[in-house]
Amino acid sequence: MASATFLSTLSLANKNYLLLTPTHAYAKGYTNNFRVSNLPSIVVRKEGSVRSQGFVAMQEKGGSTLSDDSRTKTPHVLTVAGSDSGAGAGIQADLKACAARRVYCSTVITALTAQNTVGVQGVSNVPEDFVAQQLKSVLSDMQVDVVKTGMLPSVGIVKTLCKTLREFPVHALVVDPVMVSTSGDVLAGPSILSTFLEELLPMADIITPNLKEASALLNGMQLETVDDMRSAARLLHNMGPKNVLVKGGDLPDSSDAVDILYNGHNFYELRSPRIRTRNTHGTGCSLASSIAAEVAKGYPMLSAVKVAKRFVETALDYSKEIDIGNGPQGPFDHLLRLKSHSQACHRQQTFDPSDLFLYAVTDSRMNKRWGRSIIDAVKAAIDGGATIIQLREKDAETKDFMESAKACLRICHLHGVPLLINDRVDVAIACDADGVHVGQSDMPARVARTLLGPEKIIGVSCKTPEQAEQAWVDGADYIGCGGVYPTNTKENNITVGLNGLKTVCMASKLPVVAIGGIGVSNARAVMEICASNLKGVAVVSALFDRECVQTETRKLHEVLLGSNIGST
Ligand SMILES: Nc1ncnc2c1ncn2[C@@H]1O[C@H](COP(=O)(O)OP(=O)(O)O)[C@@H](O)[C@H]1O
Ligand SMILES: Cc1ncc(COP(=O)(O)O)c(N)n1
Ligand SMILES: [Mg+2]
Repeated sequence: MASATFLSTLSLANKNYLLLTPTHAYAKGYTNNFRVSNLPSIVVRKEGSVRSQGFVAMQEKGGSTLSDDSRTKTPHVLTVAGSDSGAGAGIQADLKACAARRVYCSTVITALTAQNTVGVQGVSNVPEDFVAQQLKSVLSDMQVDVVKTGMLPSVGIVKTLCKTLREFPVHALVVDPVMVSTSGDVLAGPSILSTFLEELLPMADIITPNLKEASALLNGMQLETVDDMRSAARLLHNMGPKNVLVKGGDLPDSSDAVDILYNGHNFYELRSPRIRTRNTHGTGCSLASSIAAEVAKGYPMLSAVKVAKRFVETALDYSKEIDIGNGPQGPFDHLLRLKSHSQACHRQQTFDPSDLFLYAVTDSRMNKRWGRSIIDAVKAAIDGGATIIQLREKDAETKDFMESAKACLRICHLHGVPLLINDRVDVAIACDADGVHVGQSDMPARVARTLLGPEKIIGVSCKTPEQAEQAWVDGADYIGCGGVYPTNTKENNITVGLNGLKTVCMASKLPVVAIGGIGVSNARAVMEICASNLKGVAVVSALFDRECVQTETRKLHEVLLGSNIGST
């Protein structure tokens, strides 16, 4: 039970209590698993609801001592909203925003909309009792931290939600009072206004109206300036929510995207540059979900709103050129993946082990010695028949390395040759290389896989069957085995010899490329160990510590072709 983060432990009536901050209690998930107790001089809490600041005392359910401090709770947002068939807004935007912000998101669907980048062509409400059933299913079981609401299309649905929330209280409620889509289509009519004002707003930790919605909630008040937004925020705060964020995405003549946050004490004017793009469909839904996500992680409201706004801005900026649909307002890319994927379309399907056939590994010192740029070296190797390139730039400055890597990547992709980066996973990510090659003392392949995702190529240097097994377990695509022969390229490198290579090949579940002191004179002997998973040789000096890289590569290519490898 020892934990530095607990403020203290005390015993009362033979029961153990822990004193800890609400944020910590909350982040650890104790509020869901432990009865929060009423002790003298300590703030009284109701189980599952941690709304005010101060200290809480907790007693483990069942009365035994609290021992599992390692449990971490997965932050969880429940969105109660409408589906957008075009997937730019609504439930679909909420799921993507929460995934991007790394919290779990469950969904209660209130309405189906037939919608695209032109507008809303149809709406079909989900029956009230079925909304109630969805709410109960999720809230009774799944330890929801924050509920975020979007399209609530009928009075009955608003009332059902408020009733269910009283029955299953959550940590916070984020209300995006969706009424009219940006395309001008009505998503919730004026009939819901009174229930909204009387029942839902007073329960909210934050409401996030856009200009039109703030105006509708305030009886048609005109909102045209930042000062108007401040007045609206104050008036809306009087209606009961703890915080009000009036969003200024549609503020006329503003070069900035300005939002006003008011918490009853202070105004915060949050400004970011207005991104010039048509792809803003779903910004409101995504902002509210991201606020909910940050609150679910335990952040205070001001930080949550700032992070959420920065996230929307970043995603809009990234998505400027994305081209989906023919209407005036397109969706954006929450996960910042679509653009780089379309660029990567030249290559690459899945890893092909036969690419290991003639594996050229660059060396900055050799290039310097021969007065070549890394780009010229790569071009020459590809012209000579190299089937995969690894950039191994141990001395380069990161900025220079990145620039060369990007240029080499363009050349490699023109020729359908994969480009890997040695050791520097950060550089591989930054320039969207095809993968990395890591040594035993570099970043573990398992971690590199998490960072690079499932498609990128990962190779690991291995000298023993155990290392080969670990590479397989860690999700590598191939192993490099060596040094087969003594080499000057690596200091203090143990030579495994042909026998060592054979032993590793026999044990390895992954394809193998041999490395270390290999060149025209001995490549054939290496390949003749006849292991079916030995797919080629990796070469540094024999290609790059020579006057003409292209000629040397071509010679080696011929030798390898003659050795009849890669046949399985
Ligand atoms: N072009 C833009 N550039 C940067 N931020 C924007 C842009 N348009 C909207 N935002 C921001 O996106 C969020 C959603 O605002 P808004 O578009 O006004 O809401 P809604 O989508 O509900 O109409 C706000 O934080 C707003 O400042
Ligand atoms: C189902 C649904 N929910 C919300 C919105 C608002 O999104 P926006 O204001 O960005 O058009 C929408 N268009 N559709
Ligand atoms: Mg918008």
